[in-house]
Amino acid sequence: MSEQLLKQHRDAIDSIDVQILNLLNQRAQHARDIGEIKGGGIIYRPEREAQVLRRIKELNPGPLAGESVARLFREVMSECLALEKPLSIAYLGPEGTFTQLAALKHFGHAARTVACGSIDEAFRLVESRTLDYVVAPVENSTEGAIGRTLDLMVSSPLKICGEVVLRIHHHLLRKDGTQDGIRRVYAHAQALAQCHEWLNKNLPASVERVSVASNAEAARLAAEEPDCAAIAGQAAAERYNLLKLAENIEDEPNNTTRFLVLGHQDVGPTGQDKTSIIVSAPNRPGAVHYLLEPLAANGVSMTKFESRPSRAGLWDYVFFIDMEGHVQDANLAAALEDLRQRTAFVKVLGAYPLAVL
Ligand SMILES: C=C(O[C@@H]1C=C(C(=O)O)C=C[C@H]1O)C(=O)O
Repeated sequence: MSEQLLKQHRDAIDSIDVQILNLLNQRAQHARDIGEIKGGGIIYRPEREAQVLRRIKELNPGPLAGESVARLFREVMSECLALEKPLSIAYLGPEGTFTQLAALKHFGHAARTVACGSIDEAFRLVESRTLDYVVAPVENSTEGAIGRTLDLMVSSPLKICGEVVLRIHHHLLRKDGTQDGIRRVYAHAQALAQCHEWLNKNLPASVERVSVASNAEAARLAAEEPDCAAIAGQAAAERYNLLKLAENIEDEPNNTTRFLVLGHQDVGPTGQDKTSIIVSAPNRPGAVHYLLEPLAANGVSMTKFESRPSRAGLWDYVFFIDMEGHVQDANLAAALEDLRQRTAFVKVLGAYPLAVL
């Protein structure tokens, strides 16, 4: 190893770091000035943030990966915004849940994440403007829809302003490092379902499977009860000081959860957007076909279609539809207009940028 060469590179890094430092602070100053122009109104702009991150990925010459530079800029923006006022984000707690991870992935680590006892409470705290945004799981690639989030959106005044996609890895965790003598496994019902086959194969049938409010709650219980284990993710393992008996025990290797970000604002178009709506339909032959006709007729692609029993009438349904595009796009606006002629209830939940990270 040439000491001389090493020193040259380190000197170069030192001088680049000074430039990065100055540029970061110049950037922060502009963000602060923009905050003043906004005059105390809403400072967080999801459409602008998505555009900044997409542009960084497009311009990135490497050798750093596009994902890596986007993550770094995510944190830079988070800190710039926090100079005005850190955003407060409600999520289903306790600390260490996948929802908290999703919130930090979307807003960066300068945001203040606030653990709530339920998804309902998280919605309420944002509806009352006690907190700024809520992040809630909406669907999992293995287990399907998260019913509670869907049901809350039917009547909530909150609007979707973003989505977060997170790969979910589950681990079997315990206070000490052996699989012997486990009496009970705690996990969220979704995690138990997502690891069902692994559990059947690897743990004796006598081990009780107990569903609790969240994965982090499962980890907390396992930390207190030495003869019990938990299924949870990395963050919960670290938070509750548990050892990993087995890693990545989810049955489906591409296990992914999609989360929604909801707040009080409408989000402008970015060119790569999604619009989510709820429509009602009577339980009649051909009703769904009739509802979807306007989408096909206007060239609108549907990315999700989910039905839930309506609370209003027995065997009536509400449909959750995600479409490519923004409500301000002409074809999507025309499809919505037509749809409104065909059914009594159409609610636009929000138009928002596709997940970038
Ligand atoms: C600076 C702004 O405000 C916030 C901070 C941003 C940033 O640091 O780039 C981007 C969007 C907003 O969330 C802006 O609106 O441009």
